[in-house]
Amino acid sequence: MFGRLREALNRASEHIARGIVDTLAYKELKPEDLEPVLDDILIDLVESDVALEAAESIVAGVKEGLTGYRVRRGEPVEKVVRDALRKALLTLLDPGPRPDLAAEARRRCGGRPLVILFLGVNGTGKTTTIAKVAYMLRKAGVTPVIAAADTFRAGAQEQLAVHAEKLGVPIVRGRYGGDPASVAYDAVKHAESRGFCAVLVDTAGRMHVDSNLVEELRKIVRVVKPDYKILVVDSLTGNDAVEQARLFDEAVGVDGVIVTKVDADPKGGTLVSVAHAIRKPILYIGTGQRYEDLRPFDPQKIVDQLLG
Ligand SMILES: Nc1nc2c(ncn2[C@@H]2O[C@H](COP(=O)(O)OP(=O)(O)OP(=O)(O)O)[C@@H](O)[C@H]2O)c(=O)[nH]1
Repeated sequence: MFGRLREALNRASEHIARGIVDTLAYKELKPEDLEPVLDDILIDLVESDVALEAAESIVAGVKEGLTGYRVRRGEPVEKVVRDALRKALLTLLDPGPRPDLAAEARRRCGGRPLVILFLGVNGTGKTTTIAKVAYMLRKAGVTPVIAAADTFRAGAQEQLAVHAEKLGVPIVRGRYGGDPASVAYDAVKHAESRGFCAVLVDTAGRMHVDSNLVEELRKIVRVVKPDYKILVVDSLTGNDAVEQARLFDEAVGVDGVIVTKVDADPKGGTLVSVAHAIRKPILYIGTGQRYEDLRPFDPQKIVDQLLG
């Protein structure tokens, strides 16, 4: 009996000793340990053009995640916080696998083509981006049909036709003032009957607050049931890009985003703001004016850039 008592006492004293060593070696992070570092991070993010709302929410998430977290005494809190921030940014920017549009289009050859609808306000680089995607698909051996369904802005169809001719891809056009949904429909039928595997549908991009535009987009979606609705935003427009992302997402639902003019934006904060606003993946970034200047989005690279 005394033997068992001694064993129990030994175990208890070991446990206490371990607890003392633990308390001496580790500490739990408190909000006041984190705040000075997080305040600096908030400023860094905002200075990199991350929208204040997004920056505050990311910082609050890191603070919540680290409060009560045990670190070795003497371990620099700044490193712990910056590691957690990196993880939070990567989770935000890399929400899951991104579609391989060329592979998906190829699988559709001979059946219903892959239909991709491009959304975005004028001047964001939508026309150029459609041409870049057409070029990318062509290079991968898939010829798409372009549907010039912006029947509103004078010159929009001609601008796309110039690209289509240079790229050697067919284009289906309508008459100005006509029904964009019918242009999109005709393009899908054309692709189906001639065996093209993808259709890239341009849409009007006049003032996003214009409710006619929203109705028009909804009708196109009803008629051609796109596989992907891709929003094109301009990296240099910061908060406007965020607002556009929300509006288009609410209006018709956005599946993915292409951010243009990233070559002219050394900071890249808009990518974080847009991803945070609508929680949709960024698929590609535009990095110049040539057809080749469309890159798959690399979240790691942007995070490295943001965190210096
Ligand atoms: N540097 C740079 N310029 C780009 C990029 N994408 C587009 N542009 C330029 O941005 C300008 C506007 O592009 P468009 O494709 O005409 O824009 P849009 O959205 O169709 O706008 P509208 O033509 O007004 O409807 C053009 O001068 C493009 O060459 C990019 O990734 N980087």
